[in-house]
Formats: sequence, C-alpha cells, structure tokens
Amino acid sequence: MEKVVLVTGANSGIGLALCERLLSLDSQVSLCLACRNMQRAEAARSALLASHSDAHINLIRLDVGDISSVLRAAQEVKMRYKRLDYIYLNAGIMPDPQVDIRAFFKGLFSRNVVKMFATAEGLLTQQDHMTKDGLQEVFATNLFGHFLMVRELEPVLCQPDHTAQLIWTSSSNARRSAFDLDDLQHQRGTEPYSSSKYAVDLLSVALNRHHNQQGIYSSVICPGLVMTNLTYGILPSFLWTLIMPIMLLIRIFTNTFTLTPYNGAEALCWLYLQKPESLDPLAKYHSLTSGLGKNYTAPRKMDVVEGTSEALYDKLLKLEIEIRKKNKDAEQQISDLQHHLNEAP
Ligand SMILES: NC(=O)C1=CN([C@@H]2O[C@H](COP(=O)(O)OP(=O)(O)OC[C@H]3O[C@@H](n4cnc5c(N)ncnc54)[C@H](OP(=O)(O)O)[C@@H]3O)[C@@H](O)[C@H]2O)C=CC1
Ligand SMILES: CC(C)CCC[C@@H](C)[C@H]1CC[C@H]2C3=C(CC[C@]12C)[C@@]1(C)CCC(=O)[C@@H](C)[C@@H]1CC3
Repeated sequence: MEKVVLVTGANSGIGLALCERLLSLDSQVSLCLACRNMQRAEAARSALLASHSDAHINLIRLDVGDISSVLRAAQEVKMRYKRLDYIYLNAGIMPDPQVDIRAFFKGLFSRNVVKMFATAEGLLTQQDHMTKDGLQEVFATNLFGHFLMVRELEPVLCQPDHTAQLIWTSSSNARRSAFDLDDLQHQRGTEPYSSSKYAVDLLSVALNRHHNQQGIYSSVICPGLVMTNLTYGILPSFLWTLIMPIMLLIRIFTNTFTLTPYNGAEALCWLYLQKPESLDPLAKYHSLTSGLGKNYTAPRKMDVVEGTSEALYDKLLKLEIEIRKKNKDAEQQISDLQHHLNEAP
C-alpha cells in the first residue's frame, strides 16, 4: 500500500537527503514536501524527480514559525490526503549562533573533549527574535508550530486499524539544564536551540502517552553533526574547510560526526522501516557513522522526567488555546477592516 509521508524542511540538508533516501527505499512512497519557500521547494522536487522520475511528490507551503501558515497548511493537507502515515518534523533553525572560543579550547584539553564535540555542550549561544505571533522564533519553529501542525492533522493521522508515526529531528545538543518550564520559550536565556530541542524530547514522550491508544506514535532522532546550511551558519566556510582534517580525525573517536546529510538521515530512514509499537518512547535514535564510514542507528536513553514532559504538554495545550484565540481575533479584525473599506463610499 502507498505510504504518505510529509516532511517539513524538506528543501535542503537532512530533510532533502531523507526524501531522496525514502524514494530509493520504497517505490510506493508518496511525498509531501512542506516548505516555506516555494522556489526552493520546486528546486528540491526537480532534484528528486531527476533521480526518481516516477515519484509522487506534492508541495505544500508551510512556514512552521507562523501560526496562520501552519493552520492554512494543515487545512490543505487535510483536503489533499485522507490519511498520513508519517510526519517528519524536521524543519529547524539556529539563528545567529556564537561559538565560545575560550570554552572550546578549555574543552579541547579536558576529559570531556569527545562529549564536547558530540553535543557542543557549553559552546554555543544564539540570538533569538520574536515572531509576529508574539512567540520566540526558535521555540515557534523548532517546537510549537510543529506541535500545532500535529494537533491539526490528528484526523488524518488517526485511522482505524492503522498506525501513524511522528518523527522529530531533535539533537544531542538538547540539554535539560537549558530548559525551564517557567520559561518555555527561553526568553531569558541564551541557548534557545538547546532548550527547544530538549522540549522536543519531552513532547515526544508526552505524545506517546496521550496518543498511542489512537495509533499515533512519536520518536526522536539526532542526526549527528552534519554539514548543512545550519552548520555553515555557525562558522564561515573557510574555517570549516580548515578544521575538516581535524574533524575527520575526531571521527575515529566519535561516531556522531556523520558529516553528510545522507548519513545524518540514517536514523530517520531506519525508523521508517520499524514497527512503531516496538520502539522505545524514552530513547533517542542516533544516526552514527563509524571511522570506516559505516552508517548505523543506535538508541540512547533520553534525560527526561515523565512529570516534566506532562507539565510541558499541559502548558503547550494552554498556549495553543491562547494563540488560536489571538489568531482568530486578528483574522476577524482584518475581515472587519476589509468590510469597512468595501462599504466606504
Ligand atoms: N546539521 C546538524 O548538524 C544538525 C541538525 N539538526 C536538526 O536537523 C534539522 C534539519 O536541519 P539541517 O538539515 O541541518 O539544516 P538546513 O538549514 O539545511 O535545513 C533546515 C530546513 O528547515 C527549513 N526551515 C527553517 N525554518 C523554517 C520555517 N519557519 N518553516 C518551514 N521550514 C523551515 C529550512 O528551509 P529554508 O531553506 O527555507 O531555510 C530548511 O529546509 C533541524 O531541525 C536541525 O535542528 C540536529 C542536529 C544536528
Ligand atoms: C576552531 C573552532 C572554533 C572550532 C569550533 C567547533 C565547533 C563550531 C563545533 C564543535 C562541535 C560542533 C557541534 C555542533 C555545531 C558546531 C560545533 C559546536 C552542533 C551543535 C550543531 C547542531 C546540533 O544539533 C548538534 C548535534 C551539533 C553538536 C556538535
């Protein structure tokens, strides 16, 4: 039977590599690329069709950081598809990243050097912004917009005698200490990326608790360190080229330097082939590449507390009500204004 797969952030990096790999893996797959920029989405579709000319590929406009765009996109998906089998919640941002060079050199000569390269713990800060919906952009993009999309798409995910998988691209940079339930959106801190990815891990646990009975299963993966637009935003290209020999050397000691989007998509593809009931809801599935270049997937227990995941879920539901109301009021105001302008002589 044809599997319908929606991928957010499908026009580049890990998302695009995933689409390419899914088409090679399953000739029956029907892809829906959900992207904010339709020109880039068209380019991605053309690239995919160049290698898989018979592929079923639809495009949908989705800016996951914009509430009205999420609601519109979800409506369109529900009109186009009766059923969704997989949603890859992959789109993500790390705006204006700064590397703490002192911490890097300190870490380089410490016992934690391998961990530092795998998780970037204590190395990275970002500059966040507020969206037009009044949300912090990293939270809105990496977490909340995706959460709202899932909530909206529940009717096409829950089908009788059928399971659906939600697969989140999280990160090993997700850290409990960067996350605060009283500051969900990380307005007060300098590590919104780490906080948002930790929230993704917590949310996935809660989604399983609340939706497994309806046949919806959620998992998280970490793609490892992959060279994509996101990582090229951290250091200038020439510096990456300069440190690449060192990175290839480090690859001997850590299997988390997957480096290519193809390798980074390993765990995403592996999950596609698994029975969701057999997966561990408390594990993060890591794409790993050995020193000899062999790709594989391995689960690692997440540092999550079930009570915190439940509390986050409750807070997200409350925020959803608030945001939907705000959005409705704003739409009403626009329609009133339009009406008023049409009435004016
Ligand atoms: N690269 C790495 O080392 C790691 C990446 N990750 C995660 O992997 C995921 C994919 O990132 P990666 O492939 O590396 O980076 P890319 O920047 O190549 O891909 C990110 C994708 O997300 C899309 N996107 C960003 N913001 C939005 C938005 N508001 N609405 C819709 N789409 C959006 C981008 O679209 P556009 O082209 O329009 O910007 C792009 O297609 C992210 O969630 C990232 O956090 C996790 C761990 C490591
Ligand atoms: C000479 C230098 C200043 C070298 C700096 C190296 C760092 C830029 C990298 C070391 C570990 C890397 C890393 C990431 C980004 C780049 C580093 C900090 C990530 C945070 C990228 C996104 C993720 O989600 C993580 C899994 C990555 C972890 C390792």
